[in-house]
Amino acid sequence: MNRPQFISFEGIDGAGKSTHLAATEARLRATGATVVRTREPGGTVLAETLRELVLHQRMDALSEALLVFAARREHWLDVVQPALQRSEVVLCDRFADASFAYQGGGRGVAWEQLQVLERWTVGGRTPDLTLWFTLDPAEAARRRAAAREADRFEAQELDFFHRVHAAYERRRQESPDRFECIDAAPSVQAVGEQLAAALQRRGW
Ligand SMILES: Nc1ncnc2c1ncn2[C@@H]1O[C@H](COP(=O)(O)OP(=O)(O)OP(=O)(O)O)[C@@H](O)[C@H]1O
Ligand SMILES: Cc1cn([C@H]2C[C@H](O)[C@@H](COP(=O)(O)O)O2)c(=O)[nH]c1=O
Repeated sequence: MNRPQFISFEGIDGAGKSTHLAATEARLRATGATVVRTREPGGTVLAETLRELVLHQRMDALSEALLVFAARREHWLDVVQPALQRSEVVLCDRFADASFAYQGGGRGVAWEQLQVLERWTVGGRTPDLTLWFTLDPAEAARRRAAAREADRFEAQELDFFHRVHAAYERRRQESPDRFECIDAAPSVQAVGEQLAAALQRRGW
């Protein structure tokens, strides 16, 4: 089996992606792989600057979509594509599925417009494997509230996150083989065990 080389972590805010990224990186490194851990929006100086704007400045939904895809193109050209060409493993905290989920599902930007941006900015390249952490939006909100102050997305009402979840599900249905669904509701340890099993199924 070909091990997935480009792996994304997705889910609504507070589902627990970040909690499990470091352990995943350690698991892959233990096999001898060279791993690049990165995030979106972000991963380059310019993309991190765009992240600050998108997370904290009020703006029109299409402008928001254009900025996250501009950040993605910078990140793709400077970080992700070169690492893949060097045969390294890329662990990415969110990629284009997040734009379909948040700008598409959450904000109502047309799916077809997002598909054009995806083709335009990264040639339609998707991760080889997407680990989708699923959690009830009300529980995710409780976890976030206990952990940190909300940004523009985290301050949205529950219905926004239900739409984001539904758009993730639409992306999953468009490429079912790419997704592994991780039930993020149980304890950190139990979620970690599901994640380890998913990685093992995929050859890691
Ligand atoms: N399985 C779990 N049970 C209870 N709390 C958890 C669990 N997993 C993570 N948490 C806690 O929930 C909070 C959110 O987790 P984390 O930051 O990993 O989520 P995230 O999906 O990366 O969020 P974001 O996408 O907004 O960065 C943290 O305080 C974390 O410690
Ligand atoms: C890639 C991407 C991200 N977002 C949103 C989703 C989150 O609310 C933030 C990023 O915060 P995180 O704590 O690093 O997960 O940005 C988005 O709306 N569109 C995107 O394409």
